[in-house]
Amino acid sequence: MQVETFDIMGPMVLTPKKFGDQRGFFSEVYNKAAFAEAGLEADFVQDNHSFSATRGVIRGLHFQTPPHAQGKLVRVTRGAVLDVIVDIRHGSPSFGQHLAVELSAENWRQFWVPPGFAHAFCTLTENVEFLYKVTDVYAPDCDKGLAFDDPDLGISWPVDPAEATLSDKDRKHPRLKDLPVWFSYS
Ligand SMILES: Cc1cn([C@H]2C[C@H](O)[C@@H](COP(=O)(O)OP(=O)(O)O[C@H]3O[C@H](C)C(=O)[C@H](O)[C@H]3O)O2)c(=O)[nH]c1=O
Repeated sequence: MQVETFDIMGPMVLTPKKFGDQRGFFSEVYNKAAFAEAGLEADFVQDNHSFSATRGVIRGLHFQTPPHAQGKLVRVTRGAVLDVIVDIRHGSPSFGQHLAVELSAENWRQFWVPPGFAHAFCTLTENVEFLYKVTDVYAPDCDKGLAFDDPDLGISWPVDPAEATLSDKDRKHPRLKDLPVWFSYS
């Protein structure tokens, strides 16, 4: 298992092995003990799967607030995305900073998004299969968002925001400066 860490403590990229042969490949895409040994201790309670048909779909920036804050282990099994997370923990030395990682069926990378980070992705190809494990159940009352195109975040999306495909909901989220304090750094 390859592990990548960042200057921002918490987020990680884990890349499990792929065993290829003349038939195709096999990969243990999640193994609790192996992921814990790599530094990811988390208990997942729900698996999600979304499909995005075209290039330039942006989903997010989303997060769930306490008491149902979610850690997410995200990966792509078809196509490719630019995956982006933003630190929204007040008091964090990296508050408002973001990380952008390319996830694809090709690179087989998985991105650990801890609670306290808003999450989004933009599809780089058509027909993207996006799978992820979460550490808390879906709680609509706690399901919140942050404006993907907030100029204070400085995220360079690979598509013109005006031409991106988003849900109506995702075009109406508040900017970081207007976001209530839901997470405090500790
Ligand atoms: C997230 C979720 C949604 N839903 C229902 C609610 C809506 O009727 C429908 C679509 O939901 P939404 O438009 O929020 O789906 P995405 O835009 O893909 O949101 C997700 O994508 C971004 C990138 C994230 O990080 C979150 O995990 C998640 O918010 O699925 C459920 O039934 N359970 C769930 O866990």
